[in-house]
Amino acid sequence: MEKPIILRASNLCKTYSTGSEQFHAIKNLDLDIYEKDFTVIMGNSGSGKSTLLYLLSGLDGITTGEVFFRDQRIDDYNEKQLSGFRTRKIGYVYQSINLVPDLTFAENISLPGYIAGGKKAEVRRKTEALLQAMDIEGQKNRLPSQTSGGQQQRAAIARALINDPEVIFADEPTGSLNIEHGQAVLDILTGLNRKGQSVVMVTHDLKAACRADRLIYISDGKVAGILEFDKYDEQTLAGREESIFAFISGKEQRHVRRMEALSR
Ligand SMILES: Nc1ncnc2c1ncn2[C@@H]1O[C@H](COP(=O)(O)OP(=O)(O)OP(=O)(O)O)[C@@H](O)[C@H]1O
Repeated sequence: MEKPIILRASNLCKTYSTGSEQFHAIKNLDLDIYEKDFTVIMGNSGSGKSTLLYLLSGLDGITTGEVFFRDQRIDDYNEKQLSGFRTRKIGYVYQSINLVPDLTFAENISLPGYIAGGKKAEVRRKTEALLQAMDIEGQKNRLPSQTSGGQQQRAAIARALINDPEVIFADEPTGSLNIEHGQAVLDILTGLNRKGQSVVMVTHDLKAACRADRLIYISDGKVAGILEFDKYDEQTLAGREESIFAFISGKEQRHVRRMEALSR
C-alpha cells in the first residue's frame, strides 16, 4: 500500500547571495517525505542538509521550485499562513538548541503555546506534562545557562512539541550530547514517531541514523541515494549500522568516525 506523502519538494533550488557571489546550496532537488516515517537525512558537511530542513519547514524561503505540505503549497503561503503553519503544524529542534537565555525552561517550552493562542491553563498543563516526559521537571524554573547540554536539548524538544506538531524536524539533535544523553533524545524521538508523529532528522551519527525508516543521502544539494528500512528494532542495530556505513560516501565515513571518537 502506498504511504501518504506529508512533505514534497519538487525541483527545489536555494541560492544564497553574499555580495556579488552566489552559492547554489540546493539544486533541482526532488523529494517525498512519508507520513509517520522516521526520515533521516545524512550527507557531507556543507551538502545542504540544514538548508533543506529550513525549506521543508518554511523557516526559510525557496529560490525556485515547490514545497508541499500534504496538498498545500507552503512556498505560496502569505506571512500569516506561514506563521500559522510554522507554529501549529511543525516543531523544530535547532542544531544550536536556541532556547531563549532569559526565560526559564518552563517559560521557553510554553512560549510557542501562547504564540499559537493557547489558553493559559491548557499551555500550563501541557508544559508540565512535557517537563515530566522529558525528565526535566526539576529544572523547570532554571535558566538554560543553569542546566546541562542534555537537559537543554530535551527542553528544546519539549518546546518543539507544545503544539502537537504533525512533523518534528530535528537538526543534529544529538550532535552536542554524550552517548547517554544522545541515546535518551533518540529514544524520545523514536517514541513520538511510534505514536504517529512524522520525524525528519539530520545527523552525522550512525547510531542516530539507525532509527530511520528511510534514509536520504544528500550530496552537493541533491538527493544522491535513499535507503529503506523496516521499523527500528534493537536486534538489527549492528547490521543496520554496517549497511548505513557502507552506503554513505568515503568522506562522510571519515566524518562519522571522527564524531564517534569525539563523543567517547
Ligand atoms: N546564509 C548563508 N549564506 C551563504 N551561504 C550559506 C548560508 N547558509 C549556508 N550556506 C552554504 O550553503 C551550503 C550548505 O549549508 P548547510 O548548512 O545546509 O550544510 P549542511 O549539510 O547542513 O552542513 P553541516 O553538516 O556542516 O551542518 C554550505 O556550503 C554553506 O556554507
